[in-house]
Amino acid sequence: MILGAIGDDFTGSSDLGLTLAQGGMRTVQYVGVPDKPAAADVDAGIIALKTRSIPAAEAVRQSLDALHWLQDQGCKQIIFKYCSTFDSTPEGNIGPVIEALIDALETDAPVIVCPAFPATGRTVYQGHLFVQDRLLSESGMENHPLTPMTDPDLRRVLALQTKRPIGHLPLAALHAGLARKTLLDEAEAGRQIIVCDAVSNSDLLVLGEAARGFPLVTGGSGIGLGLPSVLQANAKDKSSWSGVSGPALALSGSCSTATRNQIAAHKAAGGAQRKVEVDEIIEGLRPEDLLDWAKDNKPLPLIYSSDDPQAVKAAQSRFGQARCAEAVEGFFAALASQAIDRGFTRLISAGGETSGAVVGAIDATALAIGPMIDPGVPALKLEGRKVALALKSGNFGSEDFFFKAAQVLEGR
Ligand SMILES: Nc1ncnc2c1ncn2[C@@H]1O[C@H](COP(=O)(O)OP(=O)(O)OP(=O)(O)O)[C@@H](O)[C@H]1O
Ligand SMILES: O=C(O)[C@@H](O)C(=O)CO
Repeated sequence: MILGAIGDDFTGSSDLGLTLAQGGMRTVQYVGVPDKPAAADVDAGIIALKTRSIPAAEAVRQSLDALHWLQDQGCKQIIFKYCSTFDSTPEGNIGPVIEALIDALETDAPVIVCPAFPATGRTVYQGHLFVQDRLLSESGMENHPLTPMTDPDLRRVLALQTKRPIGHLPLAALHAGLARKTLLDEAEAGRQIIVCDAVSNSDLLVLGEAARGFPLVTGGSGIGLGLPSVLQANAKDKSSWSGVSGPALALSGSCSTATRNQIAAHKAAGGAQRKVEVDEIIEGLRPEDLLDWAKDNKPLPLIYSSDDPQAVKAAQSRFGQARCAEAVEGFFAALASQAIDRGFTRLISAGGETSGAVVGAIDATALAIGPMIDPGVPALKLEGRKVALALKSGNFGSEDFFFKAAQVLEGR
């Protein structure tokens, strides 16, 4: 394994996996830190953790465990993958994990910080993060329930999360061919952690080249664009991924606007749907009854709890936010595990937390990365089993995502 990555959530890890696989690397996503060595033909391994919103000390502990396993596999470079909207709080976890990785790697090389993902509208300019034409702090992310992002200046955001000085690579320097020199100068001046501007894929390719030989790079999946060709001359996808036929089931606990539009489009296209309410789940709704409903070759059955912000708030004020999340995620986990037992072979899951619960319930240890469904969302396959998965971040995917995903998982 040449390249190792540590992802702070499951859907985000598959997002990076897609970028690396498209860069020609045979890429595997591991569910947590594996308890055995990687297969010999793996070029890039991504350890998917669920550390985005847990206490910083625990996120650091798990990330270091992942680092040590990746080092044991011989990785020359480590990526720390976080969200392209830099989801974090003043306590972390991006800053503390970066610091801990730097210390463990015993490196004084520059460390790139770049969440840019231009294909989904995330760009960094003058140290500020944009989502399409809005600053991060006016993009809707300022209202995120767990990690509200109220400051678009990533240098200030990071300065709250670490005591170390933060550097900056301006776009003008990158465009003037001075990316590597600026990174080295910043590190030399004591600003080792460097927020890098990037507004296009070609900027990200320049950053990948500039990071040649640096042990640690950090960012969204975009930062993975330029690394495969640097690490692996003549990188060429050697993956033998193939689709899986058989019954498909879609599950959605994501309440994002993008997902709710996709649910409406699925219905308009004739998809079979069943909405589940938080109170019926809490009152003991049985997953097996829903799977009985889903089993008869309906056009892509979709079971969803997704709702608009008012309804979510109403459920949360009735039962509490944690209880709602626990009940809904537990329900989707049970659906996923029973669906596999009943012979469903294609599972589509919308939402980061929901997908974490789904993957955790189906005894998955390693996922092979297949073709792209939409930017940031690959088809996945459970290693050694005839089960294909799509894990969609809340904000990703085109309107026809659900039917499209079912087709790609089938190999069409
Ligand atoms: N109707 C509902 N009422 C209250 N909470 C809900 C409801 N439906 C889902 N939830 C909870 O809301 C959370 C949605 O988070 P999830 O990460 O799955 O989606 P997302 O936030 O859209 O995705 P991402 O994190 O990828 O952006 C989960 O904890 C889920 O259990
Ligand atoms: O970077 C992104 O936006 C995604 O991969 C993600 O991490 C969403 O949770």
